[in-house]
Amino acid sequence: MAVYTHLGAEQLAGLIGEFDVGALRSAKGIAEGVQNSNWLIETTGHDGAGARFILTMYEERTEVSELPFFLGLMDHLSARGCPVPATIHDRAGAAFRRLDGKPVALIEFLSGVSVSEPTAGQARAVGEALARVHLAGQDFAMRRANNLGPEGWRRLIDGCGPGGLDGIDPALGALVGAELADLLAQWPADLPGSVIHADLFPDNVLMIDDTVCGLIDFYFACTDIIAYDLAVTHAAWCFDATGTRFAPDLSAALLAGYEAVRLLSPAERSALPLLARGAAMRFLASRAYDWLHTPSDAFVTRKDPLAFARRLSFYRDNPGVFA
Ligand SMILES: Nc1ncnc2c1ncn2[C@@H]1O[C@H](COP(=O)(O)OP(=O)(O)OP(=O)(O)O)[C@@H](O)[C@H]1O
Ligand SMILES: N[C@@H](CCO)C(=O)O
Repeated sequence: MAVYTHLGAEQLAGLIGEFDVGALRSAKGIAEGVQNSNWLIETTGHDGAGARFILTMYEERTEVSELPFFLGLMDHLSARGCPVPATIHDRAGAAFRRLDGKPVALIEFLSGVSVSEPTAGQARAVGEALARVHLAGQDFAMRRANNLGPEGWRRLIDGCGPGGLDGIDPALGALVGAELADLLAQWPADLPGSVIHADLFPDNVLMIDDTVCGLIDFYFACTDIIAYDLAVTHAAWCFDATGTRFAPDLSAALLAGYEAVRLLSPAERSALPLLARGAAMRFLASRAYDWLHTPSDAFVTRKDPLAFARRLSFYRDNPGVFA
């Protein structure tokens, strides 16, 4: 359940009154998501016919100083025809306001559901949508460093403490030690970069059948290697949830969909096996850190780091999957 903050009806009505979206009709807390508090808001709309929005309250893990990047990027991509929700600006033109001392944004509601067992058709559509984001993001003027790049993985792994990884699984420390050293030594510096989503898991894509209706949760977006974003999406979409079973049909469909919109250069393609190992390390590192630092009786369910350790081993042992 991800509504960390209680907002009273009067407070919500007052907030909605700051936007030109009609009067508040209802507000329902949304259970999904772990980072921020989200509500589905219904208003009367301009013409009384009703309108829906997402209200997000940014909790501690989101830096307020980074909101102009995230929200500006959503508006930029939406304006260029990507299926990304635009932010609703208040009457004074601001993309976010403060309520109870925390930043809040009103965001366009997009239809669709997150799939848990994607089909090849859906993987292809996601590949196409990701490539469109990469093309549309080329002229986004703001920059944000990726704080979860190779140095960030090392920081998270160091934060797991001596013996921490082996406490999760006896073979984890050795796998991470060898792979991290290799990735840090070989990480490419000369591949094309742009703004990337960096977390395009199925739960961040809203779909109806094979159509992508919404790409959401841009709160890890940053300026980084474009093909790394494809590698992240590959790691997120082309395995079962436990990371045990690789789905070659989804992999082929995702890559074909991507290249139907944006062709990979030979250098990008040949870097994909390494970038995919990096992508697996990124989620292994954040999950292992959270695994060890989240009390077992906490409000949120911890995500399994081993699901990405298996992906990491798979990519290490099967570089040919991107051939
Ligand atoms: N623009 C939108 N249109 C429709 N539904 C949305 C939209 N944004 C978010 N949602 C719904 O709200 C849920 C939570 O949003 P989100 O995943 O962004 O939460 P979070 O806590 O910010 O992130 P995280 O997934 O990292 O925990 C989503 O699963 C989705 O169902
Ligand atoms: N999508 C990530 C959480 C955000 O970093 C994961 O599944 O581990």
